[in-house]
Amino acid sequence: MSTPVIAFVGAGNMAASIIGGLVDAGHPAQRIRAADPHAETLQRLSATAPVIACGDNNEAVAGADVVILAVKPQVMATVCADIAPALANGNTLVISIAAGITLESMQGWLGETTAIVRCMPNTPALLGCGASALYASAQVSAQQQEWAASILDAVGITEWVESEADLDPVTALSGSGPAYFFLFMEAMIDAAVEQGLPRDTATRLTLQTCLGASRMALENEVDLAELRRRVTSPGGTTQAAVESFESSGLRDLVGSAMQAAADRARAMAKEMG
Ligand SMILES: NC(=O)C1=CN([C@@H]2O[C@H](COP(=O)(O)OP(=O)(O)OC[C@H]3O[C@@H](n4cnc5c(N)ncnc54)[C@H](OP(=O)(O)O)[C@@H]3O)[C@@H](O)[C@H]2O)C=CC1
Ligand SMILES: O=C(O)[C@@H]1CCC=N1
Repeated sequence: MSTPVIAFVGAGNMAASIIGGLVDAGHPAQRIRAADPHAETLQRLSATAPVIACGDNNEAVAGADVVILAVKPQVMATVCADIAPALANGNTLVISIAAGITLESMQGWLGETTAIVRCMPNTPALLGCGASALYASAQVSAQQQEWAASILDAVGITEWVESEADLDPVTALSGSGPAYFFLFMEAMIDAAVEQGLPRDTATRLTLQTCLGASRMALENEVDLAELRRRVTSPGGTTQAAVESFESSGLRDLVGSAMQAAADRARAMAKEMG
């Protein structure tokens, strides 16, 4: 299978994360194109990897094997209308990473025969440890499905979901999830500073604790509750903290926050579809 030419439309946070991961994984930068209205965004991207910076979206998508639409949901309809004629040959796989934009809307804007994969990635793709979920329209061929998987596999783990509706809870989980952990770490650092630690010391200890906990969860064959139990000495400090979290409703808080994210994805589909 030859290396596909991949065109990114929109070169912001998420595109830069996936491009960084792809290049690190050995995808030739010269087979990656990017278009974005901001020249400085493209310059920044080209400084990290010599991808082909394009003057406009149509220059980027012309003849590409895969087009990755990495623009905000609000501009997706306009972007699709602009590039639809260039995709009319029917050979291009379109991957949309936009939250809450349905396949039905995409097919309406790009044409019913366009092969489209909806994907929900996350920003750790930049480090090759992203988590992406994918859902393919019926028009996607086996080879195009392999391309989509290999692009996202290059930047982390991938999961194909069984129904498009599953992408809403995925968005609430792994799409938005890095921000939840950043918020939790910010809160831990602030609490430690409040208790008297210097901020840089608190920051280093927090980040390493998060990395260590994540690696233990990934690399041990015991479940999370058991790992937590092993930290929690009876009558000790962890028990005091965990009981405080539980009695303050941490689980309900997390549930409500993730419900809000999934609801927002569904509302965006209605607003922008
Ligand atoms: N950030 C994340 O963690 C995740 C984001 N997503 C999805 O990825 C998509 C992109 O998000 P993100 O990378 O954060 O957004 P960014 O705003 O960082 O990137 C989008 C880029 O596209 C540019 N753009 C605007 N209009 C056009 C146009 N007509 N043609 C080409 N480029 C254009 C934007 O410019 P300008 O700034 O002027 O608008 C910006 O540079 C969104 O749909 C989001 O839902 C999915 C998973 C995770
Ligand atoms: O906040 C958002 O809407 C996007 C989708 C998931 C992460 N960022």
